Amino acid sequence: MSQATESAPVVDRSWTLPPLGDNPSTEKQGTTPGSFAQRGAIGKPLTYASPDTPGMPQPSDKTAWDFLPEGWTRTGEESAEPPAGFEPITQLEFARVGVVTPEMKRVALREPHLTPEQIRREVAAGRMVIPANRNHLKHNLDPMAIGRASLTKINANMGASPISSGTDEEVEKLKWAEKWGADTVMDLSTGGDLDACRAAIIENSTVPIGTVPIYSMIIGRKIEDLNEQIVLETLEHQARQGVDYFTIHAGVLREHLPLVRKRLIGIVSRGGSLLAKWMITHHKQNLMYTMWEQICDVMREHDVTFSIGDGLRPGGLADATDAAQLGELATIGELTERAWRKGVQVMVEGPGHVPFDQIEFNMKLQRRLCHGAPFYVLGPLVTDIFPGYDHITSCIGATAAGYHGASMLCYVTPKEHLGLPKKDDVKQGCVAYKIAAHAADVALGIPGTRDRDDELTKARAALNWQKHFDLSFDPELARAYHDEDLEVDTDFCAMCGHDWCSVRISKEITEFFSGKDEQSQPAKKAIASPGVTEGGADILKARGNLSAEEIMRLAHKGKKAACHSDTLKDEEAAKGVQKLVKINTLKAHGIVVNETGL
Ligand SMILES: C[C@H]1O[C@@H](n2cnc3c(N)ncnc32)[C@H](O)[C@@H]1O
Ligand SMILES: Cc1ncc(COP(=O)(O)O)c(N)n1
Ligand code: MET
Ligand code: SF4
Ligand SMILES: [Zn+2]
Repeated sequence: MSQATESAPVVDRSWTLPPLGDNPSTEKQGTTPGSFAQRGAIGKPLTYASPDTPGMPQPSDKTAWDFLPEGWTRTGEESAEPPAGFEPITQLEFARVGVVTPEMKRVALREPHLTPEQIRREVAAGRMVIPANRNHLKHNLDPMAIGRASLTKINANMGASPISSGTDEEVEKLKWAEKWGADTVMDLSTGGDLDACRAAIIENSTVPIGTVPIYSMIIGRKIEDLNEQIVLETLEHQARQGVDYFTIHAGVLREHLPLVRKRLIGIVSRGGSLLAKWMITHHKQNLMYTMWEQICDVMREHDVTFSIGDGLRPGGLADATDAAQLGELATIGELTERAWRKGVQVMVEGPGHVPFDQIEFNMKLQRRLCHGAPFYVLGPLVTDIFPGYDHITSCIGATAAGYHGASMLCYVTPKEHLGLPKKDDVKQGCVAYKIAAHAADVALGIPGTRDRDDELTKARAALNWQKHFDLSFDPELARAYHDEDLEVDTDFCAMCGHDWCSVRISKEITEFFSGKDEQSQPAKKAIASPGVTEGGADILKARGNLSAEEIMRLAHKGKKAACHSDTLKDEEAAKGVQKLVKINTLKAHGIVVNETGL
């Protein structure tokens, strides 16, 4: 044994931290030095970017400034002169002529790490979009921005299908998605009264609304009968209604279709599959591609933003990053340039189903080919074998996507691949994606993004349950789960109990800061839980292991508590309370439900 130890090679156990980015906490709380991402350099292609794994494509050396419309004169790195008499309409055009719009100012208020001028410059460079149809602004749209210099955004998909749902239900889902933090909403209806549903959603939303106009183009007709006139009329109509962004699958070309043949699951995009069928029937190029400039003209008129659709996105791990997907992405790069030349704002849609290790390459290739135009990705799912849990399989991919460069994450709900999401699926999708977006923002070192985490950590360390829940994303759920086992806010929870509560012990150790923040202290005496709300009781009931009486018991309000180890004289007394609490929390509140006390 000792021989082996002596002959073992000397191991260098020292280390050097990699170059550090910004600290995402305003107060620089805690002991970690900062983010490992690149230092934020707003105004440059590498703003809030992950360090590259070897072999990653470098950012493009071009921006929207390199793709000005005909008649414009470039006068500097970030300046240009429009032709005489030019009237800006789109946010991109205002940005190009140096005007900070009211919408840019509003975005700066919502995102304090950015100034209105920085937002203007990002929009002018094409790295940021403000999807704000002028007709939606007349309703209740609250302008927001999508771009890597801003916070990561999430989108919630909804819409009636021919099988299920209607306008009222969809408006309810819209409100629910807004409540749970959706930054934009897509109406993907393919059933019911599409026009009325879209109008109701636009009228009732404060977030930008996106649609895939080809869906309504084929209502009442076969895809084969789609023609240029129908395309233009539909786009014009939806633009007048106030849709803020259109998904148009113009990147799927005839020449890409043979590349799909060997795929395990062909084309999973609805728009993509419909257009593939149109091209094959007519032996023609994709009409969305050939009509691109005309489409741009309609969109510019109302400032509708492009979300260039990924009609060839992979529908399974085995089809990810294949020739069809990458061929389409190259075409999308060309379409981005052409839209910028028309003064139209652009974001780009991305996959789909992608193994975890391929996500960074996918994000960085898009950044290069589309010159930094915001990337809007669906998940991606990092495994295919968990139907029913695809909000989780995709949330993992979405976190990686956000960290490696995506600007907006399109949620996937537990109903993906199985059916139409209902209200609770919308909530589950939103929550999963708020987690992904926030985790990415913290990892990228965006200033201020960790503040709430740090405040919650202090409340948690102080064992201040009410503050802990108030700071949490879903306070009702957190309170219900806590109260399921212990209806008193005391200095431990039912996970470890009094004697094993490491947080309580750390707070006790005088030389530790842990749990000592003044602002985070709970009341000196333990207080009775205010009780779970009706919603909280429903949450517990849905867990399926509680009787009606237990739900009633958990939903009690405002009873007095008598247990808190601070108020106890010695260890024996604390143990007594703990036993009491473990066996029957009701007694701690002085409540008797029945003779057995249960
Ligand atoms: C492109 C994405 O759009 C989603 N999707 C398509 N239609 C609807 C709808 N009516 N409601 C919610 N999501 C929808 C699919 O689940 C896919 O993930
Ligand atoms: C992020 C996202 N959301 C919606 C769609 C449109 O759906 P489809 O491509 O199936 O028509 C898409 N391509 N990408
Ligand atoms: N889940 C699919 C996708 O990944 C969409 C519909 S199911 C084949 O895009
Ligand atoms: S979600 Fe269902 S209906 Fe839609 S493409 Fe997949 S299998 Fe077909
Ligand atoms: Zn899928």
